[in-house]
Amino acid sequence: MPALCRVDRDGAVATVVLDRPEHRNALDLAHKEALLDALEDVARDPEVRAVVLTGSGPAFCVGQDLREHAAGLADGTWDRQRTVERHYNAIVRTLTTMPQPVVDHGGGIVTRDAHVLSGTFQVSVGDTVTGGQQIASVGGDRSIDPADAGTSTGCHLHFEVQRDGQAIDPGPFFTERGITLGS
Ligand SMILES: CC(C)(COP(=O)(O)OP(=O)(O)OC[C@H]1O[C@@H](n2cnc3c(N)ncnc32)[C@H](O)[C@@H]1OP(=O)(O)O)[C@@H](O)C(=O)NCCC(=O)NCCSC(=O)/C=C1/CC=CC=CO1
Repeated sequence: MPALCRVDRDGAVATVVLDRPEHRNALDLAHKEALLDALEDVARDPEVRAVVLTGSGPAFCVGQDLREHAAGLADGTWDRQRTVERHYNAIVRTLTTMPQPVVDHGGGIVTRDAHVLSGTFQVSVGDTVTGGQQIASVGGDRSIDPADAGTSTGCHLHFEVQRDGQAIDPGPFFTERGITLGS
C-alpha cells in the first residue's frame, strides 16, 4: 500500500509530503491521521532541526476531502467538531509548537524535555538558560493537549539526557553530579 504521507530526510531536514496528487492532496480521515502521525514523529525526533511541509503533484493541498464530507453528511456520520478538534487543531498545534526545547549543556551533553504543555514555552531557540529556570509547563495528556501528547495519557514529563547524540541512562548521570532523581 502506498504511503499516505511520506517523510523525506536530508540530514537534519525532514520534508513531510502529502502524497495524494490525483486528488490534489485532499484530506480524508486516513490522510489526516497519516499527516498528524508524521508531524508528531518529526517533532519527537531529536535529529530533526527543520521541517518542510509540502504536497506532491500540482497542488499543495485542497483541504478537507469534500467527497468524504458529502458522504458523511448524507449518511449522518459526519462530525465536523470532532474532526476539527481531533485532526485540524492537532495538526496546527503540532506545527506551531515544534521543536521541543533542547538544552545544550556543552561537552556533548544535551537534555530534552518532551510532552510539555503546548503554548507554555518560556524560552526561545538560542536563549541561554540557568539551573532552576522554568522553561515550560508539564503536559503529556492527550485529552488536554492532543498536539503534544502523541498517544500518551496522564500528565508527565519525558526527560532525556544525551551524550554525543546518544540517549544515556539519566540515573547514573545525575548520581555522579550529586542529584537523586525523584527527590
Ligand atoms: C482549483 C482546484 C484546487 C484544482 O483544480 P484542477 O487542478 O483542475 O484539478 P481538479 O480536476 O479540480 O481536481 C483533481 C481531482 O481532485 C479532486 N479534488 C479536488 N479538490 C478536492 C477536495 N477538496 N476533496 C476531494 N477531492 C478533491 C477532484 O474531484 C478530482 O478528482 P476526480 O478526477 O476523481 O474527480 C480544484 O480541485 C478545487 O477547487 N478543489 C476544491 C477546493 C475546496 O473547495 N476545498 C475545500 C475547502 S473547505 C476545507 O478544507 C475546510 C474544512 C474544514 C473542516 C471541516 C469541514 C469542512 O471543510
